[in-house]
Amino acid sequence: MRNPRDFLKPLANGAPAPLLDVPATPSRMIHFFDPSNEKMAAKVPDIAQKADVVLGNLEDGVPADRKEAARAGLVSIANSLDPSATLWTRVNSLESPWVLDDITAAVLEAGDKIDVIMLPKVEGPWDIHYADRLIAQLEAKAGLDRPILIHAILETALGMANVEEIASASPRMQGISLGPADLAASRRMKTTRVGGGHPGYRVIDDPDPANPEAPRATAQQDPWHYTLARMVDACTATGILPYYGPYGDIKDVDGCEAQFRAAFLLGCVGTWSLHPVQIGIAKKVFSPDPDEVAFAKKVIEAIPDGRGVHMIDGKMQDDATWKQAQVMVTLARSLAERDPELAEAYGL
Ligand SMILES: CC(C)(COP(=O)(O)OP(=O)(O)OC[C@H]1O[C@@H](n2cnc3c(N)ncnc32)[C@H](O)[C@@H]1OP(=O)(O)O)[C@@H](O)C(=O)NCCC(=O)NCCSC(=O)C[C@](C)(O)C(=O)O
Ligand SMILES: [Mg+2]
Repeated sequence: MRNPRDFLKPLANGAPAPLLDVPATPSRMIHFFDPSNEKMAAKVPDIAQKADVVLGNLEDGVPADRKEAARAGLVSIANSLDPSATLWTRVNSLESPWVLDDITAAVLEAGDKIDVIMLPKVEGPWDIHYADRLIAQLEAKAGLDRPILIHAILETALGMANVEEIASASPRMQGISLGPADLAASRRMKTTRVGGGHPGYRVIDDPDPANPEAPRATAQQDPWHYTLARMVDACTATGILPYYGPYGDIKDVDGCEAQFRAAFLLGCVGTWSLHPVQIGIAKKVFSPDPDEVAFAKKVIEAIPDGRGVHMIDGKMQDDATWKQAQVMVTLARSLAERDPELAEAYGL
């Protein structure tokens, strides 16, 4: 175990000091693009005005013969993008032949533009420790003055089993996302979908003894509930941020909205968008509802010291519900500061 007194010291001489807190800038949607795809890349400057984060993906989804073009495209976009945009990258997995060059290029050639490096298929704290030291060495070489953060994707059963240790492995950790396709394969879940529900995963009412042949009510369940809830606890317990991940059925905008909303309600701060249509869905879901914000404001105004028991609109409010109201208003305020339309909707 590392000496806890050294936890906030740089891991390489000359590297920037780790951050105590994860930056709380909005990251409701992390928009994925393939930097080797010229048509997609051409849309990025415009998309970066709408999406909280744009992410140049170097890993799965990019064909093996375009890995180098994707890496070069990422560096080129990083150095031409409006500085107000937030750029992340997803590098190839740690056992791949590309990752060393991915991380080296991202830090040495675009390290002052890239805020977060997403590491896929993280299985335990050892993966974070490896990347942590390597990034520190490269940061020192590049003379960077702020640290690049790490975001882990949970996509193996072993990663899930170690999620708490992954979350607390380093002060460089920014957050964790769910990788439902790889995770489903790793767990031998019998679904070929990328996230979302499945018609086979459901509950059904008991038969009616008086009418055993009558149709029985049945409903789909969320196969990701346990995973997301555990991930949210691991992240929030260690001061980092939880995110849902990809929803692969691009045409199913209702299914996408429902999955994003379930994640938002459980505590996730954002999700991924794989296609431009998912940016608006993520914005709608991960910006709190104006009616909820109005009620939360009412609670805070009615209970200035946050103590005692009160009735507001027929509902019991106390010290704990006051904290729930603070969560809602703090999020609304941080979004309103950057978005005049939301500021008006929230009256903030
Ligand atoms: C799904 C696809 C193939 C549909 O692509 P399409 O071209 O068929 O869609 P479209 O509706 O026809 O596209 C309309 C226009 O939007 C553009 N476009 C389309 N998408 C984007 C985009 N993302 N960013 C910017 N522009 C985009 C596209 O180029 C086109 O431009 P045009 O009108 O000029 O012809 C396409 O959207 C795409 O490739 N998206 C990104 C996919 C991706 O990043 N996959 C990897 C992440 S998920 C993952 O890895 C799993 C995980 C975590 O690892 C695990 O669960 O294990
Ligand atoms: Mg994956």
